[in-house]
Amino acid sequence: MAPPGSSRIQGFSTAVPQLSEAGLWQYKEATGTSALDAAMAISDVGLPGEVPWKKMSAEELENQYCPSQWVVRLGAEEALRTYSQIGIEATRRARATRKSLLHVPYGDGEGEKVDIYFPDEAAEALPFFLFFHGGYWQSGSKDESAFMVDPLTAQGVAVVIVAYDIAPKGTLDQMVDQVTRSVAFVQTRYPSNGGIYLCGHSAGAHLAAMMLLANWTKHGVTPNLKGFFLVSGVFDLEPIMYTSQNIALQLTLEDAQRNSPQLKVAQTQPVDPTCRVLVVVGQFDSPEFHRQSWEFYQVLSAQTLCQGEWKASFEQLHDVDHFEIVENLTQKDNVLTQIILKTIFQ
Ligand SMILES: N[C@@H](CC(=O)c1ccccc1NC=O)C(=O)O
Repeated sequence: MAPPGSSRIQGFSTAVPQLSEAGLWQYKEATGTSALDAAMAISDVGLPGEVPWKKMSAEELENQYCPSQWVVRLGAEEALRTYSQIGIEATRRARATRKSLLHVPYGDGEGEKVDIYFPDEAAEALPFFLFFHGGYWQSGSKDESAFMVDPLTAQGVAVVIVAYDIAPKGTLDQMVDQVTRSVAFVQTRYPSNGGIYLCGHSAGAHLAAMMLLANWTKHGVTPNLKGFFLVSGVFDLEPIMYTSQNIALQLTLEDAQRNSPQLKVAQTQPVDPTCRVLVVVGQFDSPEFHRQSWEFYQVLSAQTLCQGEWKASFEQLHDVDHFEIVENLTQKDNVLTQIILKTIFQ
C-alpha cells in the first residue's frame, strides 16, 4: 500500500524522489547535526500542515522507523544484542536481589502476567511504576525488561513489569486492552498506593500513551495515575502501516487511527490535574521519532494552554540512542532515572 500523497510504491524498496535523494541519514552524516535538527530542517522544507513522512520513499520510511539503523556507537545488530543482554542481566539481578512476586496474573489469558518488584523497606503509600516494554508490538517480553528495578526499588518505588500478547498472537486493540487491565489490576490490588506512574519505551510508550485515553469507568476502577514517562515513542501509527513492521501487525487505516493517541488525546482530560506527562526522546533517535515525540508533546501542551489539562513536558536526552535511553535506566545517577525519581518524590 502506498502512503497517501506519495507516488506509487511497490514493496519496500521503490524510491520516490524528494526526500530520499538527500535522505535524512545522509543529511545527518554530512552535516553532523542532531536528528532533531534534521527533523526541523525537513519540516521547514514541507508546506505548513504537511506531513513529512508522506513524501518519503518506502526505503527512507523503513529506515526512519528502524531504530537500530540510527545507533552510532555500535552496528545495528550489536546494538540490538547489547540491549537484550542488558535487559536479561537486569532482570536476573532484580529477581535474585529484590523481594518480588513473579508471573502474577492480571487476567485469564496465558500472556496476561506482571512481575512486581518491591523495595526492601515497607511503606504505607508505596508509589507504583509500571513499565511496558518496546519491540514494535512484536518482540520483547517482561522477562528481559526489568531495566529500572534496581535504582527505583532502592529509592522506595515498587516496579511492575507488564507482559502483553505481542503480534501475531495479539492485535493492537488486544494489547491496549491488556495494558488497560494491567493498570486497573495494580490499582485494585494496591488501593492505598502512593501514585501510579506509567512508563513505556518505543511501542510500549505508545501503549502507555493510550492510557491517557482509557475509559476507566468501563473497568470499574479509576487508577491513581500521577505520571507518564513516554520514552522514544510512536504516537501516530499511520506511517507504521507502510513499513515492514506491518507484516506482523496487519494494521488497517482504521486500526491505526483508532490506536493513535496523537489524533485522540486532544479530546481527553486527566482525572487528576496534577498528573504529569513527560515526552522524552534520545538525541540519536531518528528524525521521525523526534517528530513523533515533539508533535505529541505539542498536542498535549496546546491542550494545556486552552483547558488547563495535561501537565506535559518534553526532553531530548543528550548523547543517547533508542536503546541506550532505556539501558541507562539500570543506573541510579542517569538523567532519566533522576527525572523519574524527582517526579515521583517531588
Ligand atoms: N527491529 C527493530 C527493533 C526495535 O524497533 C525495537 C527493539 C527493542 C525495543 C524497542 C524497539 N523499537 C520499538 O518498539 C530495529 O532494528 O530497530
